[in-house]
Amino acid sequence: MTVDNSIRRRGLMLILSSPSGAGKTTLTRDLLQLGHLSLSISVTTRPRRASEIEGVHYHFIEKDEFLFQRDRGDLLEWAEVHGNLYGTPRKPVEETLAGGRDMVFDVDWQGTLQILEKMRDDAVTVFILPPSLRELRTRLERRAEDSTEVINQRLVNAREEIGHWNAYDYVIVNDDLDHAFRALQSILAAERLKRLRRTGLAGFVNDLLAQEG
Ligand SMILES: Nc1ncnc2c1ncn2[C@@H]1O[C@H](COP(=O)(O)OP(=O)(O)OP(=O)(O)O)[C@@H](O)[C@H]1O
Ligand SMILES: Nc1nc2c(ncn2[C@@H]2O[C@H](COP(=O)(O)O)[C@@H](O)[C@H]2O)c(=O)[nH]1
Repeated sequence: MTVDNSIRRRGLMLILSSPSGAGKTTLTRDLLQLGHLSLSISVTTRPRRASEIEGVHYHFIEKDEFLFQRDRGDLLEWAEVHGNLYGTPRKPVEETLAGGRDMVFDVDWQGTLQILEKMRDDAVTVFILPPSLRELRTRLERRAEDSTEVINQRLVNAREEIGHWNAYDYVIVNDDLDHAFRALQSILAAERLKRLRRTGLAGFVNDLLAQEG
């Protein structure tokens, strides 16, 4: 580890939003493979897709349980999206950030706004755009995880989600996946170096100034 990387800092929240099918999950999976990020695993009332694993992609819960957790204050944010309820469990977020680890979130614009209200300084928000709406449809159809009805509903909802692009710190057009992934890595690298979240910097500078030249 370099000296720069060894300086203590608070973890950051990397928040990704996009219309359904623009590539958040794919980019998140690639980021997680780098090994130095945790995933915030949401709770949802949406039925599990064939490719999804309980506790890995989501915690799939009943509506009663979701409302119970929400009313007990267990969720940092929550929203209804495409007719289902989704929420971010609060405790893992607090523990991860306090431990100096970064966390990636796949949440919609409503969730992003709630997180920004509560934890602005910890959040780095990134909106992922598709290169075109035609390509968005192609990706949802090629993914073949949702019914035609669900895909059509998501394409209708895409316009509203895209309408919130300008609430985000960064915007990436995910045309070429490698290019989008490199852009995301650059954002992460720069945000990790931000002075305000590097809690060990003052001590490092004090030690530096105490040294003989
Ligand atoms: N740059 C790209 N070029 C071509 N296909 C892509 C690209 N990025 C992602 N895909 C593909 O598009 C499909 C949708 O991507 P993904 O599931 O990551 O979207 P998402 O934004 O997470 O959608 P949702 O909000 O519905 O979960 C996947 O099959 C994925 O492999
Ligand atoms: N506000 C929140 N939005 C969430 C959360 N987890 C996922 N999402 C968003 O829901 C849609 C649909 O996701 P899908 O997995 O059903 O395709 C997408 O926009 C996600 O970003 C959450 O915890 N809070």
